[in-house]
Amino acid sequence: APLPPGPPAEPIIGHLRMIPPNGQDVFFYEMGKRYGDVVYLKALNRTLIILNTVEAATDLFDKRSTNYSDRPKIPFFELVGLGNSLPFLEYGREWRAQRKMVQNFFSKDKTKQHRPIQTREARVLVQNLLAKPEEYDKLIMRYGTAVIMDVGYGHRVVSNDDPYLKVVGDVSRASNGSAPPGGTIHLPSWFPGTFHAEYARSVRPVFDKLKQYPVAQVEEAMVRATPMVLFPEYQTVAQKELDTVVGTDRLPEFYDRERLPYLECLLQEVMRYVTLQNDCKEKSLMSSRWNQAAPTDPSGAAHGVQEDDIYNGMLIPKGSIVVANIRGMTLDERVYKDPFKFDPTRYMPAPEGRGEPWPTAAFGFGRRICPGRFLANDNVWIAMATILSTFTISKAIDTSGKPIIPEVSYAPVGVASSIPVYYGASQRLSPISSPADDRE
Ligand code: HEM
Repeated sequence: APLPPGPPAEPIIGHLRMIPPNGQDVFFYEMGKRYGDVVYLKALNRTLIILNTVEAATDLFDKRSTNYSDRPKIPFFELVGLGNSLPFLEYGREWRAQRKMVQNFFSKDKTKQHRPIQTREARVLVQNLLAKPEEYDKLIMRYGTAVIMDVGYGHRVVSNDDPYLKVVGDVSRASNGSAPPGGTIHLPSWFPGTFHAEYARSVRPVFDKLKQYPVAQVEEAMVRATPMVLFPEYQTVAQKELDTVVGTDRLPEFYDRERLPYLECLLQEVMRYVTLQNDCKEKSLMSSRWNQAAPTDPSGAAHGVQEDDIYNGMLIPKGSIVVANIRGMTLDERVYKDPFKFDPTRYMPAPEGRGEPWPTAAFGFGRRICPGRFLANDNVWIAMATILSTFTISKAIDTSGKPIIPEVSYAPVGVASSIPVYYGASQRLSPISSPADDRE
């Protein structure tokens, strides 16, 4: 069978020089637009298959999961000592054993046990926001870390100087620049693009420390906070709904969730859409839009394929790195009308909306789908509900009286994961009622 379509390649190195070290999600998105739902790329001896639709990812990662659940080796994570942790393990016995433990602990039902912790921390968050609104990015990071530390270790974060917060912050910063697809190929350190090997060695101590305090993706809540800042007009509808359903004399609880459909749509739209100014070096490959929309983890985590496979008449060679291009899926015009528009009502049934599907691709596919998705979803929900019940968010104003538009960018960490980085994120919070008196 023929290989899937792709751009013309150079001899030997293939598409290596085309794949930008930064902003790969944008590059994959553009390739999908040009060459179709399944795209073939080659970097030296490694094959990269990009899946641009939910259908293709479901067909391969879900329906043929026995063959598509491996992970390519990523030298950066090997070098920092994380090669044997669940997200990076090859498909096999060790992965199965670890996955079973994590999946059981974070099942949909068991995750509900953690709701009191999430509710308490969401209230600590709004209390702290009231005192120091300018530190909102740090405080939201504290929120995410505090939940995971308490759920995982029973460690309670009670101050902004907590050493666990420092470890998580150090790891986020150290992860910047970690894993372009070239990073899945072993190359000598003098080879262009392998700067990350030296870098990985230098940041290894930070990751060693993390192993004492295992932490999962605590940054997402930060990303999700940003569209609220960027599109403050949508909060009014959610606040009205909260006032009607919850009232104004108490804070939201998880049992209110079913009766807050607009808030649910707002959360889903935040999952689908993060506006960022992507610092992709290959400007020519980007669309001309200054503001790019991207889901929280725009190129997901790469899967590895263990045997040759034929999909829709195309050969997917054994050993390929297969990427679910989540960015492409959440911006697919065939699924989402005006995909660059932030519009929570798109998910509402007619006549209010168009009944578009929730962006479930954001958590990945198949046997490697994110096991933390129920906890993460609850975390974001209770924080959003509590913040919107207590504050009105607006853009901060600069010295000349103009609103400051926050800029968000993803660190160039490639196909393995994407960690958001904030440059001068700005917002203003105005309390709308007296928050409950349970500050830690
Ligand atoms: C909104 C927040 C989150 C998002 C968007 C997210 C997204 C993802 C994605 C896209 C993957 C890769 C799936 C694939 O290979 O197809 C993944 C894997 C993973 N996630 Fe999450 N995640 C989130 C929160 C969490 C949380 C809170 C935890 C822990 C409690 C967690 C633990 C993991 C683990 C352990 C893996 C690797 C699973 C494996 O390789 O078998 N994630 N996540």
